[in-house]
Amino acid sequence: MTKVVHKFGGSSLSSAERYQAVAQIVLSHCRAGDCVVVSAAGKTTNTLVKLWESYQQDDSQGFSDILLQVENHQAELIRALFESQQQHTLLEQLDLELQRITSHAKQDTLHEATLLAHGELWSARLLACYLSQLGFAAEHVDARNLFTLHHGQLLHQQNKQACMERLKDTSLYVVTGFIASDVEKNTVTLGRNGSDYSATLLASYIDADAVSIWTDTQGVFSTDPRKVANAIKYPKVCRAQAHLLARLGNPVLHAKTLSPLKHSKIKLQVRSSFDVESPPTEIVKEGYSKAKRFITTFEDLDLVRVDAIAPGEVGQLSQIIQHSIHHFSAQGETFILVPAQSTHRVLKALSGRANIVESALQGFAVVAPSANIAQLQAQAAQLLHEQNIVVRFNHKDNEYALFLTDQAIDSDVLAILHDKLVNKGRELAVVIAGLGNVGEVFVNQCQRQVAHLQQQFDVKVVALLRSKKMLFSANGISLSAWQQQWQNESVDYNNEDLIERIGELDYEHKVVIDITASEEFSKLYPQLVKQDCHLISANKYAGTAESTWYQQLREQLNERSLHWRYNTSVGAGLPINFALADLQHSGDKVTQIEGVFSGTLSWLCSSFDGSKPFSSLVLEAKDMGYTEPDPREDLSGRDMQRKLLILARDIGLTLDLADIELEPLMPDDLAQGSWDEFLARKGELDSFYEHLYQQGITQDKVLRYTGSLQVFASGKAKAKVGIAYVDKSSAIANLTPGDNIFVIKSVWYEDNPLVLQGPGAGKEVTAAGVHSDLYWLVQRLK
Ligand SMILES: NC(=O)c1ccc[n+]([C@@H]2O[C@H](COP(=O)([O-])OP(=O)(O)OC[C@H]3O[C@@H](n4cnc5c(N)ncnc54)[C@H](O)[C@@H]3O)[C@@H](O)[C@H]2O)c1
Ligand SMILES: N[C@@H](CCO)C(=O)O
Repeated sequence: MTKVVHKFGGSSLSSAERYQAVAQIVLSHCRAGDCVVVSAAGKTTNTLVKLWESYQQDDSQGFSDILLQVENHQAELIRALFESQQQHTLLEQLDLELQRITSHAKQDTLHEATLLAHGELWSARLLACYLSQLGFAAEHVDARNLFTLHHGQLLHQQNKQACMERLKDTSLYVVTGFIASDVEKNTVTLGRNGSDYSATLLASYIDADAVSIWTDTQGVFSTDPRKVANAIKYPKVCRAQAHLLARLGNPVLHAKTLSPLKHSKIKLQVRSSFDVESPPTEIVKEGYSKAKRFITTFEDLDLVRVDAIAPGEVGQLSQIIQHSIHHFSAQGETFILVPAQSTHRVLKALSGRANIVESALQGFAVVAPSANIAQLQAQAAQLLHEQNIVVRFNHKDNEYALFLTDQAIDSDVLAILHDKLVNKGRELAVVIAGLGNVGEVFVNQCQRQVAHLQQQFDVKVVALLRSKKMLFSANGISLSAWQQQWQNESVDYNNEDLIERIGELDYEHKVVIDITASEEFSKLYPQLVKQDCHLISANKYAGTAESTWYQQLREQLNERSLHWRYNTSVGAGLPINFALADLQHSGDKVTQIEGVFSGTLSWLCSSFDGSKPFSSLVLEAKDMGYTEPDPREDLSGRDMQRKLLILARDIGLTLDLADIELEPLMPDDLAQGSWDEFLARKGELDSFYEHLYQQGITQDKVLRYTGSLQVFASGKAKAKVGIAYVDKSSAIANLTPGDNIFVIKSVWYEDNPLVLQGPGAGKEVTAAGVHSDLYWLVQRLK
């Protein structure tokens, strides 16, 4: 049976709602025998540290104020989570513990680690009791009975035995993070944020298969995503880089977390307890992931020179100050970076062997593949110079370059550094679905286009999909020989496989280009977004799906800062969506859109002169690649109705297909049945059209198929697609066959409308339009 250790940090347990959310995660992800390691709720450890400081300073007023704060927070959690009897018992227990703390303080026998341990003990007890209240068998376990240290060294054999004896498969165990005991049964801590370490230690002792670190970010990012909106979430990070980031003080993983996994097969992942659906970042063994680029920032550090440092001494110092300390050698000397507020303790511990070189430093480190470091260091120096930021110290190591500065690296500067130093090295994986009329042309154009994009961005086509077969190559498909490769290597697939393989792609960015006409494929979009894929669609189904589904997709994309381009879904390569977006963003308000939005119907209506049956023109349009796979989608007006809906939504209207009146250009009953059945009855279509055509002649007008959308001052809208008889001299009557025309009125274009006209269907122009969307995306990601 597989065993998993889950770890929830303080931010995941900061309120009663968060406990409830964590309990739901446990219910859906855990079973008996698994362990859940918890940190102290919210900022409890910080508050307990303050409590300790007030005790040391003999500040009895401060002490009782902070203790009251602790009590209020815990009591609030208990009251919100538990029903009467249980609530009463837990409040009584809490009261006893707080009384004990007060009496130890009074007797001057308070012990730091024992005091800090309360945070984790309370979290474990509350979560286990809450899970039991929900009917899930859970026990809270004090890790001081599992982990013993002697002279700072873990007694692995003894601990393993204790874990194996205590943690059977009968229940879920909620174990305290951060704390352990020494051989005299005194409480000791494993270092600040040591709960990650507790989780991996525990996993190694109980031979677990995996550790999930649940946190408040969606995984490991290229830089702090709260400061840089386009920080890149990495699906995989290798252990060495994760360890280096931790040593540099990056908070995503604690420095010791990885050591228990060193020679094990235990999998480690970092994922969000706030967004359970978001795919995790896996921390993988060397060779299972490419080295990535990161920027990690520093605040308020002192640079300290140390005469000589003994093995393990940095770890001991980190333990004393409850913070990781980075150390390195430069020009034959040893340096450590210490949080300024703890420097005095470190200097005291090093008793005369260290002195401060520079104090109150800010800065950052760029972590990257070693081959890039020298160049990145030079670029970073130049960028800092341009930003007038003075560098007080810099250092280059094999896998990182460090800059210590006077000024803080604020989010604006960090965004610039990130764009120039991290984004440059990024890769974009491209998945192309639909190798039909447009898709084949698109892939064939790709070779030249990708080479063009490559100058700015590393773009790789990794998958080509037809409805049943796919060619998938995570390292990239050779575009000059894709047909050959398709013949030799394409395989059957199902959607589940596909999503899984896309999820595993080790790229900074991924885009799925949907050139299918498949509603089923469009239904995969939410799952693709969960795998952090940008989307480009020629397919119109997602853009015209039912409003709630569509809105949810939009929200999901926004939450993950992902882009969705779909310019070719209306007007093929014509930049209609760009134009509308531009007007709206510049503050204009579109009041009316009229015109011909179907290349097929434009071509059919303009080409028909009675010399050939209408149905033979339909077949010609199909052969030219103008029509939808089933041309009845065009003739029914449905395709044009979809396009008008996409435009309506683009200008902010909340409409559905049913809100757009539709008049078909074919007899209703021909819409049913197979394409062959339709062909057998094509005479009915011919007479239907002939009749309409003659009506135009009688009126001295011409028959066209048009659409219109009007937006009223009230915000209401009226939309319709259908048959129209227009003056022979009008622009619509004189369109080049196949052209679309969009006549847009707005507040600014009131009397003299904005007109966009050009080919509205065709494989080449559409494929070119998809390339334009891809180019836009690359520019945006750059
Ligand atoms: N033809 C045009 O001028 C034009 C213009 C703009 C937009 N479009 C849109 O582009 C899309 C493609 O048009 P087309 O003319 O190339 O159609 P097509 O029928 O020639 O090609 C569609 C391809 O998608 C494949 N496919 C279907 N379901 C799939 C799935 N689930 N997974 C992967 N592949 C799947 C089919 O096997 C087929 O090869 C349509 O949505 C269409 O509306 C076409
Ligand atoms: N069948 C569509 C293709 C472009 O979406 C048309 O003719 O307009």
